Amino acid sequence: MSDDEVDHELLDLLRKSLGLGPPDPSAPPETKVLQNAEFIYDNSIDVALDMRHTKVAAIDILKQMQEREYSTKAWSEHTLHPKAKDESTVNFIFTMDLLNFSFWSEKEEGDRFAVKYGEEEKRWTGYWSLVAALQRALDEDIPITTPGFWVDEEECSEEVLRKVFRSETEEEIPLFEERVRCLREAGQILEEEFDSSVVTLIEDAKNSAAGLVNLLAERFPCFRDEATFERKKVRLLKRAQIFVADLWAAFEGEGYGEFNDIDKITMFADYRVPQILHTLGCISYSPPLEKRIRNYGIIEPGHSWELQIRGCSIWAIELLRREILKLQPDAKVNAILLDFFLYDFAKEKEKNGEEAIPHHRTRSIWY
Ligand SMILES: Nc1nc2c(c(CN[C@H]3C=C[C@H](O)[C@@H]3O)cn2[C@@H]2O[C@H](COP(=O)(O)O)[C@@H](O)[C@H]2O)c(=O)[nH]1
Repeated sequence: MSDDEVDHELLDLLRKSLGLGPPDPSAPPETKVLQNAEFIYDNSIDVALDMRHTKVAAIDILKQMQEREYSTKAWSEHTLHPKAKDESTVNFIFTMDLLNFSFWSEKEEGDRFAVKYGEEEKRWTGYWSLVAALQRALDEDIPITTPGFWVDEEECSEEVLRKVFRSETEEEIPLFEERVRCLREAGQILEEEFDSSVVTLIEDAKNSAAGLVNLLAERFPCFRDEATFERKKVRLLKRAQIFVADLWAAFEGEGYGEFNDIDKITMFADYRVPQILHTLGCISYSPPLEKRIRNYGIIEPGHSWELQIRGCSIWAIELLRREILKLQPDAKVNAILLDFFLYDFAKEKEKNGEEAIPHHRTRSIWY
């Protein structure tokens, strides 16, 4: 009998001795991300949370969110985000969050990958460069948000994809080859299992946010954002979660964005929100880690420092959310809206040149 079978045998015996029945297959799905984030926080020595600053930040953020009447509506108000409440927006969001990773550059601001698009031919960088590139491709009649296109290597050739992601500068989009692989893989899995339809994928989750996150992590390797920390598997699932969150926000909780458990979605463990959490004093780094970050040093994917930053940031947003609800129990605030608010806040501070500490530099397809 294999170890796994022994474990199951023991588990069944334990359940019977405790008078518990077999595991309930109809139990609501869980992603385990928040639980894993708390485990990382409890075992972190290079990243710490500060409750005093978290309580102060909660007061300030709640005030700002109320003044701005911050809600899911803010998502569609971004000039580049799609506005139509239909399948074209579902496909746009899936394509966007399939490729929503690693825009940071080692180059000066003027030399980094940038996309010119929209009125006055504005130059977009970072996350917005991806959104601009997709909008530009659609304007040029390239069906870049259609899954069937991604698997047709004649039509969707490398040359066409280089045109889609062409830059205003010498620097190409980071991880271009990996982005092509993500498109091909996702297109193939959608074709094999979901009739090449993102809507079918969403419908298979039966309005469960956690179910849709788990479906993405189980079926699509390029969404399986997991690692090992202190010999335990931890799930961070940033792009799977932000896909669900973007759907929920874009459709304002209705239609393709209707989920009965949306509050199970956590903060998205990227490289921008940890930076603003540090600026707010909610998280702090050990001297060696802070030195690595301030020296723009690389932190390898899966390194303990990277996982501590990502896991503690998820947990910090959970504590911030709890502090806000203590201040105002009926506040319409969940981890998604807090995260979106802090991302936009971080971008405002960056635009005003107020960047306090650099963001950490890990190059990967996960965020
Ligand atoms: N945690 C979190 N991470 C986010 C976003 C967004 C954009 N979301 C839009 C939708 C609703 C919001 O209102 C935003 O307008 C991008 N990212 C991540 O940041 C990094 C890019 O940074 P930079 O190079 O500076 O653009 C990269 O890892 C990207 O995946 C977010 O919201 N939360």
